[in-house]
Amino acid sequence: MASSLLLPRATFPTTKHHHPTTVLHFAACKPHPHRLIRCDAAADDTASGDGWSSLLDEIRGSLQADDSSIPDDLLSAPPPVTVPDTQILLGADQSPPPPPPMPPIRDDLLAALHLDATNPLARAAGDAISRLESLPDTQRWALLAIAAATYIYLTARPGVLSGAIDAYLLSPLQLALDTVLGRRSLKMSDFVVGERIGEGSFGVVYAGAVVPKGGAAPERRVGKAKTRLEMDDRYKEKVILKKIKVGTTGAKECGDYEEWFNYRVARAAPESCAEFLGSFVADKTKSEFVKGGKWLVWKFEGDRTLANYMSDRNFPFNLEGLMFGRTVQGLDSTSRAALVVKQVMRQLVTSLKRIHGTGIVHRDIKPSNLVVTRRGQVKLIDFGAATDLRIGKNYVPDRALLDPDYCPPELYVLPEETPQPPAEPIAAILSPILWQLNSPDLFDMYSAGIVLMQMASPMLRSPSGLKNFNSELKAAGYDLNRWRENTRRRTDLQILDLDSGRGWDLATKLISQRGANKRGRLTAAAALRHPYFLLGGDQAAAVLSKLSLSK
Ligand SMILES: Nc1ncnc2c1ncn2[C@@H]1O[C@H](COP(=O)(O)OP(=O)(O)OP(=O)(O)O)[C@@H](O)[C@H]1O
Repeated sequence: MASSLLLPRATFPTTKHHHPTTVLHFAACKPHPHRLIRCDAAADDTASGDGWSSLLDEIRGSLQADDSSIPDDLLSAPPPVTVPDTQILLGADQSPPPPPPMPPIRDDLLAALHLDATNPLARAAGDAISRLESLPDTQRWALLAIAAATYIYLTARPGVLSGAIDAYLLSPLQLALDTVLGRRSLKMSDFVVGERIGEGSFGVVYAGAVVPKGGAAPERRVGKAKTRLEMDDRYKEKVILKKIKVGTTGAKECGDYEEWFNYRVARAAPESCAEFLGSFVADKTKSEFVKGGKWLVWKFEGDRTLANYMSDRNFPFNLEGLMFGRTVQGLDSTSRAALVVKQVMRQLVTSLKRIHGTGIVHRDIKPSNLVVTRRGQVKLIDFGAATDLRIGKNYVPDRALLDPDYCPPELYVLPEETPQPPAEPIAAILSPILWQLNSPDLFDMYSAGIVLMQMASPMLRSPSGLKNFNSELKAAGYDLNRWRENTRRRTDLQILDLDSGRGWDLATKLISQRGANKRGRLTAAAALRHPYFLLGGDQAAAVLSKLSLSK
């Protein structure tokens, strides 16, 4: 097999012109493993007999080659000086011709890309491009096709590449930054716990506040005398605290998952979720604290969820001011209501698109898990049931964690026969296939469809109205059009029928069976392209309100 060696010009003091290298080709064949078979020398190097002899001496010296590998007659027969880049065949070697010399690195390309040619990375890139350019067309196209296919696979949902960047770069960076800023060293004494605002299967949620720096925790008042924290101006920084139940089976595991998911979404979709401040473990038993019990802490994002707003008779007008800064002028009440509903829906679907894009399925989308901030933002909360299907986090094949009122008919994000996820890196590599085959994100899209129906129709907002709707829907085979034809109740769907029924069309494409091909519903990205959202009256109203507020 032939090989070549580039000897820098500097090793040949007798040659002094502009050719940078002299290329020597060797045959690695017995009995001379370094048999010189060819020398591509620049014309300048061979311009004189003296130069050539010195060159060969240099070569012998540099390589410590066996003299016999260079025929003697060569020394007495300097190459013709008239041929530029003279190629001299040495010996009667029958070895196959050596590979063509490396093409020069594309300095012009590096310059065009404003890359520093002395930078090793830039040179490596230039080197790779030069090698690619030197390949025959078919090989080059094959390589490009493989590279494109690999890129498409790695960036297809849920994003193997971005997941690897998140896991191996962003997550450690977040940890380091949080540690430096002291965010990972929260303590029980940093917080004061206020009224209890909810209880789930594995945690109890309290309103709370951060104890001001330097100030000792003010005495807590309990019972009837307890002041609502939000009325108490000693506490500026309001928080939400979730106490993970101690002694409840699976509670610790769920709490750990919720914490993991909150850090994860804080990196992947910060503007879509309540800001997570961290966790702490109680160091003593005192009032609500139980020694060793874990607490999760969020920034207080707003005192009402979408469920709270929807339970008000004035919905959706009670959100109009928050969403658009004031009452929208020049429209009848149905159109104004429709704008609010569309704006909430747009924010919800946008948030779902963001989390689905990173492999997370929330699995508990419902109005009480959508907190509305004072600036009219709709944020996702409660990631206790979420699953990250890029790496199989919190995914147990046959476990359904769901609220039956919002759960799609398939009950599970993946078919029950899907096996336990393998080790995380392998699961991540396989995840685009899993998403293509099963579209697990459509689980949340069904729930979003139910939220849309509830916002649009007052009849469906009460628990009994929703239950009724769900049983009629089930009887209609989860076909919303069939449900509408057959329902015994007169459901007001005016809001969805506006604009030639675009809202209704969207609802029918969110609430449906998955079908044999496991699709049958719009993804969040496709929903945002639906004509319902393309007429952006709600967006225009929101932008106008921001402009008028900033004046
Ligand atoms: N960051 C937040 N800002 C404001 N309110 C919040 C926040 N997080 C939670 N809440 C309030 O706390 C309630 C319960 O929170 P969450 O849903 O996370 O707890 P949970 O234990 O899972 O309860 P549930 O099972 O009833 O949903 C929410 O409905 C909401 O009213």
